[in-house]
Amino acid sequence: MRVAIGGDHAGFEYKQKLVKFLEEKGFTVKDFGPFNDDSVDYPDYVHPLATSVGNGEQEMGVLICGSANGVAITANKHEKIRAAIAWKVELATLARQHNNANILCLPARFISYEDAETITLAFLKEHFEGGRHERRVNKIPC
Ligand SMILES: O=C(CO)[C@H](O)[C@H](O)[C@H](O)COP(=O)(O)O
Repeated sequence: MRVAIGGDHAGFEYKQKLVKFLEEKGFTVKDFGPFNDDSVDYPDYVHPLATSVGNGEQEMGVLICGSANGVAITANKHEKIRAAIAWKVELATLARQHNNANILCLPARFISYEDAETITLAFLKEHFEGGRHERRVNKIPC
């Protein structure tokens, strides 16, 4: 699976570790930055990542920042993007099962790195359930 990853300075440390973790698990990872922990503006990194997921270049996305709010708000402005914030595994799996989310947003300042790994893997390995959920998702303007 082709996975895009990005965020801002507050998520930089976790992003660096997650890239290695996901590659070891066999995912093809494209890192959209940032590439150091200097303070940055998250939209500058979210927009290109969300574009690449929206056009299918990348199959799924992971965005990591301090609270996850800004990256989620930004990513969801893009067509064909359904970005979900998760700080627990069940929230991540439900985002895939019920909402067909294609971008996971992680709050690095509120979860451990170990939880970030577990949540990310759960999200990427889960699948959309369709059925009644597809009827609902199809009512969301894309
Ligand atoms: O919502 C956010 C962006 O997606 C995050 O919480 C940012 O990481 C946060 O706003 C950064 O705050 P800072 O004081 O500039 O480090």
